[in-house]
Order: sequence, then C-alpha cells, then structure tokens
Amino acid sequence: CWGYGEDDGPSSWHKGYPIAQGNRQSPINIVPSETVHDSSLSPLIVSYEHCTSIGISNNGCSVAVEYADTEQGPGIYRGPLSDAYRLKQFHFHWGHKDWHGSEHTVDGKTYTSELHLVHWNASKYQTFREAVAAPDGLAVLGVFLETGEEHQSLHKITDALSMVKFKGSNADLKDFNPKCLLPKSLNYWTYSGSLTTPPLHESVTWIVFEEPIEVSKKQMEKFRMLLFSEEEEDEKLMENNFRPPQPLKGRKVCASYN
Ligand SMILES: NS(=O)(=O)c1ccc(NC(=O)NCCO)cc1
Ligand SMILES: [Zn+2]
Repeated sequence: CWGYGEDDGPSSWHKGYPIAQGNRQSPINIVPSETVHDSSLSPLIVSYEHCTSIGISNNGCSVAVEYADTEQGPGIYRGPLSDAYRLKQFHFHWGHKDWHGSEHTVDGKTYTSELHLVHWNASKYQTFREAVAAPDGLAVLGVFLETGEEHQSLHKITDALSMVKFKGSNADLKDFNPKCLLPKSLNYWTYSGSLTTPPLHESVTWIVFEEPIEVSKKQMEKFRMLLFSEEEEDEKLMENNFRPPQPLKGRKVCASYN
C-alpha cells in the first residue's frame, strides 16, 4: 500500500490515487503577501468543552487521538464554515530532524511538526465516512509546532506514545481537551483543499493558524521513537510522514481578522 518511503511515498501516490494530481490538493505553500484579506470572515468558534477522547492509536502513518461521535461532541463553527463540524480525531506529521516535518509551509518555511484536528460536517452528513468524500465534508485545523519551551499539556500525549509504538496498537487516553494545543491567537489562513494522505479526497476546508505553538526538543524526540511497522516486522521509525506542498492551481488563500 502507500507510505512515505522511496518507492511508496508521495511522488508515487498518483498511481493508486489519480486525484493526487487534482486541482485542490493539500498541503500548499502559503504566501501571506498573496493572501486575500476577507473582511466577511468571522472569528472561528472552537467549542471543545464536552470532549470525550476515546483513546490514542498508531495507524501506521501517524499517531491519532480519537473522539466519541456524539451529538453534543466538540466542534467548530463560523469562520469560513457554513455548518457546524464535529471533531473526529487529531494527529501529527513530523520529520527526522527539527528543521522540517510540517506539511503546509509559510513563504517556504517548514516547521518541526504540524497538528491536524479533523472535523466532519455533522450538520449535513450522517457519518464521517459519508462526509470524508464530500466537497464540504471536512474541516481540518492546522497548527504549526516549533521547538522551544516545553508544552505544558502535550506531555499527556507524549507520555502515552510509548504505549502505541507499533502500527495497530492503541491505548486509553481519557478526557483530553485539545483546546490546550491551539495557539493564543486564532488568526488563520483558509483555503479549499484535500486530505494530505491517500485517498486524498478533495473534501477539506483547511483552516491553518498563523501562530505556531512551542514544544521542546525532548517532546519531539518521543514522536520519533514511534514505528511505521508492526510488532513482528523489521523496525521502521515513524518519521518524515509529511506530504510536500502541492500546486495552488489558481486557488486563493483567505486571511482572517482576529
Ligand atoms: N492529514 S489530513 O489531511 O488531516 C487527513 C485526515 C483524515 C484522513 N483520513 C481519515 O480520517 N480516514 C478515516 C477512514 O476513512 C486522512 C488525512
Ligand atoms: Zn494530517
């Protein structure tokens, strides 16, 4: 199947998923000076109060924290969104070293890692599976991580990583409220894009925050001990699980006011 290696990596995904060469692929390089300041863009509302995190799992391409799918679940609305979107999971992308690892770039700058909070349009669709392929089906919040001070809440995630070292492993992670992983400023860029891994559906309204959060080098090292491989397989370190920026193909990127 697909991966991030020499033979199965992003440059060969188009063979199994022709949409890889589509007109609204993600990630992209964001050029702030070329963004459109859309004054009609209202602040994004993030309401993560009722947060029933179910657990943390290694799905073989990243580490993800899953949320229960309930009516009053955590979600986001307003901003560029016309409907309410419900949080399904969040996961990360990172590199072999601190100088790279993010998927989106800003004026060509790469960050150490990128957190994706994946939401689906529960106002319009019955299930995530239905929404994942619909043009207005998903909304993903992107948060850049850069190395600096230790993040006071990320330890709840990094402390659990040793329990999900292998592909297919999962562990309990109760009541983790991801609001603590958002930057102080909710200034964002937004554009129409896609999943950044196969099946690469063009179903995502991307909302990428300008301000990165700080995590320590030690916290990043814990991500790099995860494995792409299963328990009995040859060990393959989980790192460089990011897709490089894709052609903008005439899309405009809007900037919010906050
Ligand atoms: N990296 S990303 O664009 O945020 C992303 C989010 C969800 C998926 N896929 C997903 O959640 N699939 C679950 C079953 O279809 C793939 C990539
Ligand atoms: Zn992602």
